[in-house]
Amino acid sequence: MVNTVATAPGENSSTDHRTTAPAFTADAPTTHTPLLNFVEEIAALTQPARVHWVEGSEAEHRTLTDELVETGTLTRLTSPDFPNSFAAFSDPADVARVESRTFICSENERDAGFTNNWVDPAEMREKLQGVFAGAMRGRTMYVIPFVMGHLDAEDPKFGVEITDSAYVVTSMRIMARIGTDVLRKIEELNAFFVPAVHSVGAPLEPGEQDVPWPCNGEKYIVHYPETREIWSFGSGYGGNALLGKKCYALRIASVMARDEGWLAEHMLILKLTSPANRSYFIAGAFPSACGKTNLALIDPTLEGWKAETLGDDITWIRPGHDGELRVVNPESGYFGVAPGTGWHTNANAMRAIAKGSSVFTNCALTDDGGVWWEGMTEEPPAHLTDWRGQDWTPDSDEPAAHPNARFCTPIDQTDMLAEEYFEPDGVRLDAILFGGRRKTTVPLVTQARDWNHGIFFGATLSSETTAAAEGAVGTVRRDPMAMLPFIGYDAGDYLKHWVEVSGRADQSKLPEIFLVNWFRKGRDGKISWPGFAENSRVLKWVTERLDGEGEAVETPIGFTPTMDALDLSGLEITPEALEDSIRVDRQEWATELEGIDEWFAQFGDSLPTSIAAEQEELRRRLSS
Ligand SMILES: Nc1nc2c(ncn2[C@@H]2O[C@H](COP(=O)(O)OP(=O)(O)OP(=O)(O)O)[C@@H](O)[C@H]2O)c(=O)[nH]1
Ligand SMILES: O=C([O-])CC(=O)C(=O)O
Ligand SMILES: [Mn+2]
Repeated sequence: MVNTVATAPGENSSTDHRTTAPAFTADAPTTHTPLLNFVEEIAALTQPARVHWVEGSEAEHRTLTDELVETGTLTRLTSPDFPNSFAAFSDPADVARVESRTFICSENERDAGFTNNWVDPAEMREKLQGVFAGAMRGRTMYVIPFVMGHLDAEDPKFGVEITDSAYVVTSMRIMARIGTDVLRKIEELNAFFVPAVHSVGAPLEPGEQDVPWPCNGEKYIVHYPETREIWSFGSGYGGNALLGKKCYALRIASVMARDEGWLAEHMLILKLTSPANRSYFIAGAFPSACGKTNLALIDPTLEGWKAETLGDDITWIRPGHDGELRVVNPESGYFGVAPGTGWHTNANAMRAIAKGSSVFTNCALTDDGGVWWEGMTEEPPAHLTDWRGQDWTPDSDEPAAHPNARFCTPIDQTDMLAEEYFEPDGVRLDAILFGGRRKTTVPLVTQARDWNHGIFFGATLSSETTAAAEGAVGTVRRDPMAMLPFIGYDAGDYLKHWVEVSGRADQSKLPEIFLVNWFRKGRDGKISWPGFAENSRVLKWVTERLDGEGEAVETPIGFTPTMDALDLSGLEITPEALEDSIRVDRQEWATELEGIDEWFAQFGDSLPTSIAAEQEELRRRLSS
């Protein structure tokens, strides 16, 4: 059986269990024994037609994309607006992450906690042995050495993804640092790598014609936290298949972070510089499809304010040598929600996309060989081919792009990329925003009284569900730190770890924490705050609060801006809409507290006492 040789975290199995001459690694470009063993084992199990070691070069990229165009997986865009770019259309049943098929297989069920699906690891391994047996028959097995974060970080985090999807290789090349340089570094450091196995689960029999988007109705997204392994089967889509992203940089990394004293978080990082030339580094945790990429790429409407980005989805936070919390973006690309991204809402994303070298998934095709999605332009084109390949006109009932259609674009094409993005060990963190999509209750912005109260904001974060995951859209669910689908261990232990990490930092240098909501509806039933670029007005207030300025009132839930605290210069907003955005409604909060009570009850005794104390403090403040 594969991987029954127990390996301690931070160590790959180096026992040579090859009994015969290597069948698949004879001409491998490495002599690194654990890696050769890994590739040999997986190849023996999955039986690919050939093995390709990914270099990450331009020439290789050209060959792979040519092949993908040939098989119909990719459509080459011919419009000059999208140079060197491609469109992909998934199977209509493979359009988002599959949380119901995502498993944390820890040795003890208790360690997966109530927020995860758990299966006994021995049972899962046996199951997957069957599922992966022969799964790559007739296909090429690609071996992708990758690193999350910088290659020259103090403690680089390596992985090797084995996949039978060239679409995954093409996307991983954008999303992470991959290829020969990484392989050389793994060898040089004799470093541990996370073994990550991915198959679309669609073996090709001799003579069988391939389909543009092979996948399998049966899906498994499996994590073994103790041995730091990932096994993904049946899906070719984003977070299910690009294993460096959610599977590694969040689920496995959160476990590494717990063991090593740091945090792996679902956050954007923004650098904001004031007219007085002071810079602030702000991270924001919002659930999937709740505005991280948009805020990360904000174009402030306020005169003299400058925003630059460091990342839009994943942030690793470490206590630095100087007692500050430092943040780094472990990724190198955007896998952004396409619909709603347009010149009038997110020009910085559009400018990065316009530089090309992108892969678009489940967007619509324009007649001149470009892509389009809802919200890209105010007026839709007169005719499109929709994401399912059907003719589309503006009076069609269905959207032209899938609501979870994505653009995959290299981050270094961003004009407003902050220079600190290139710092291997990151930059200091000044503020954290927790945010969700709530029609009611949660005001535009609230400052926590202190770090522990801020953790309570994160622990009780909630949002209406979106198209980024399968299932119903629009129901409120609790999403702690926007990490509900991504915490690789017990959620109560995770909150405890947040409390403990702060103890490793200089208390006077801890970031301030804020709760935000861009989505609250007003008395007219419409979202009352204009959002997007106008969120710079909220960010300005955040920086004022960091500097001990900015008008605020203390409410039972924390500090909120007074009616004249936000800089509204040049903004047309009625006093009613402003009030609807920022007001704290005790009635709504009494109901909210019931929701929090129900939520915390699920933690049982794994809820940290300091967080339970915040719940009681909120109860007390609401009733006084
Ligand atoms: N009303 C309003 N909508 C917003 C705002 N910011 C983002 N949105 C919408 O929210 C949707 C998702 O935004 P993104 O920025 O892509 O969300 P994300 O958090 O990066 O999503 P993932 O990549 O799935 O993690 C888009 O359709 C936007 O139109 C805002 O300030 N106000
Ligand atoms: O992981 C994905 O497929 C896309 C994404 O960023 C999310 O859903 O949060
Ligand atoms: Mn995003």
